[in-house]
Amino acid sequence: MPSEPGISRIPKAELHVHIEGTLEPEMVFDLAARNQVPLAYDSVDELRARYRFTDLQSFLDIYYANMAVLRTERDFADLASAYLTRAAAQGVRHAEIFFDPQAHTRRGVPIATVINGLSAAVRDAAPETSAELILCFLRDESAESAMETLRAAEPHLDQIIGVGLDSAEVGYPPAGFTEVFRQAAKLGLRTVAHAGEEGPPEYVRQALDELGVHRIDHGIRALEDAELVRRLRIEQIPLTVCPLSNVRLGGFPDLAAHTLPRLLDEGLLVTINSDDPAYFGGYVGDNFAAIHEQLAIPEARLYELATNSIRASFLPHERQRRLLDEITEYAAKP
Ligand SMILES: Nc1ncnc2[nH]cnc12
Ligand SMILES: [Zn+2]
Repeated sequence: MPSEPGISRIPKAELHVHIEGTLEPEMVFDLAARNQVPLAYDSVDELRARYRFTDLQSFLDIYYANMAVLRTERDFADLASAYLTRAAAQGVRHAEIFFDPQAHTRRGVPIATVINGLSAAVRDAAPETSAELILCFLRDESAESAMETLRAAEPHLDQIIGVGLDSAEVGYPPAGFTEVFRQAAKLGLRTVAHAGEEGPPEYVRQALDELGVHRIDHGIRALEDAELVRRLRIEQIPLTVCPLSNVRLGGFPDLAAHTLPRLLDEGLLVTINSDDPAYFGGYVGDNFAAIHEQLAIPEARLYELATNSIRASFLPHERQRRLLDEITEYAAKP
């Protein structure tokens, strides 16, 4: 059944998207040709056929491998521009975009190349779609490497709004990164962390207590701990949930089995996001359409989810107000 365009275009913010996860197979081939990077695949179809994942690590292996084609400032700018264009077509008015500098610096690309390229695209997209950058530390690299990365980013602090924590989760608890998150907060940066995607509820608790994060990325396993759920509800801590991602990485057998309805029934501040849309079968509007069609989330709830995305964003109050009005107007249209 084709999805209603009206649903996928509800005005919203996207708060959980990895820019490297928007690298479409076609762009992998284009950039490989431009930069003369050899690929292990003969065609776009052959590459796409590899996108069958069993868990987070099976995805990360190919996600990091594909990044080898990103070399120059122009590559990063093209990548972010392509994302912002697609996102705008699906109702995104504001995006807070993750990037993984260590995945680039460890293969010899300077952090300035990454940040300057991404920022150029962000500047060009405004004001129709505003965007901010969130620098993520790879949790399967050391805390020292994270601290070095933060230091290397210091000349670019005006180009980033916050820091996050991502990559392989199980075995890499948030508490290992307390110091670097404390330092980031001192520098005036906002903080978020992936927790409870594959890892236990304890990781969500650590992200809150040790890292002091403003939002939890994913957080779906929090449901296993009633006391934690109570806290998330009382403190209204935003969860950036990524339904299609959770299914593609094996968290649920299909979308109909997703626990999103339970998260909503518990009164949690849930937002809907795409995570790595080039790999998981859809951008954020597609996630909205999919939860409506396959998980029977009613239209009124979709507007609440869009509203949550604005409230959970790091946007100034005045722009939040205007976007909330826009959602109300959109919902009122016949
Ligand atoms: N879903 C995900 N979880 C953790 N790290 C990631 N990096 C890119 N996508 C990710
Ligand atoms: Zn993610």
